[in-house]
Amino acid sequence: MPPNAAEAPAEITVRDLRAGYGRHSPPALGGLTARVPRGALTALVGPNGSGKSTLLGVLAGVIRPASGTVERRPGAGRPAFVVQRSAASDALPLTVREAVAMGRWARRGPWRPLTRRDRAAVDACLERLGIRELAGRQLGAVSGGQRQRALVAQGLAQESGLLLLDEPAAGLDRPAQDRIRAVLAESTAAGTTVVQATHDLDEALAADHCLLLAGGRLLAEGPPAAVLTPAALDRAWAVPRPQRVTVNEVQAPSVETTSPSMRFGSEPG
Ligand SMILES: Nc1ncnc2c1ncn2[C@@H]1O[C@H](COP(=O)(O)OP(=O)(O)OP(=O)(O)O)[C@@H](O)[C@H]1O
Repeated sequence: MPPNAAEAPAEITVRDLRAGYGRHSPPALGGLTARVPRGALTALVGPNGSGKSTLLGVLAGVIRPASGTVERRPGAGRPAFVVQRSAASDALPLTVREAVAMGRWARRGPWRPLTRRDRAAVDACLERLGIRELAGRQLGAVSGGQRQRALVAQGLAQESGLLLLDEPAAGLDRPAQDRIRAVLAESTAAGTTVVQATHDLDEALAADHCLLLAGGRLLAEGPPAAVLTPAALDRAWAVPRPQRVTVNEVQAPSVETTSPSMRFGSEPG
């Protein structure tokens, strides 16, 4: 981890990024400018619908920006992207080990035989996520939390310099959350740049860097403790969502009325 993530060189620089899901949807990201420091853990924080997953999708290259720029460090390889649990198909006829081994395809090419080094990397990732004993089980037949750990292991198995994760610890029990937190810390210590979306304030506060999103824009970025102030969180949860503007009709902005699902560590549950 760099001593000061704000001073670390940028892994990614995003400028005036606009992205969405077609002409008929409101823009998910409406002019976002931010930087992701290299070799650090960056937390993406913001209300539901603020654009965290969309930003991860753009950084992963699976969502094409409508405009703006995304600059990666020169020579950077393909990112590894760990999607949310609900997006993973439970129906795939794969064992946990095979699912993790798919992470090696990024290097080896799909369906290519694994080398000894690939198999060692898969074993190490199973071990790091504490799912080695599940290796032979069908992915669709393990619990949601175990499957989620398998997906994180698959992301790690790619050995990418940029690991993107969409709420990797959501819904996991405390030991599994702690394990993922430790694994991500090890990854950044080894020089990997990690970006994770999270709704867990403790997790966000433990990151090196934080981007606070609201309404598809950056509200604040910097050290988590400086960004995630009660005032900033109140602001984030009060930002109106972007609205689609149609001919002859200007929709009034709607204000998010649900209270933040975030909690401060010192507050009772
Ligand atoms: N597949 C989709 N098609 C159309 N609109 C979408 C799609 N996915 C997301 N959106 C919209 O894009 C905006 C940003 O959504 P996004 O999923 O990026 O937010 P988020 O911050 O990750 O939310 P959450 O915390 O709920 O995961 C929202 O207004 C959402 O409704």
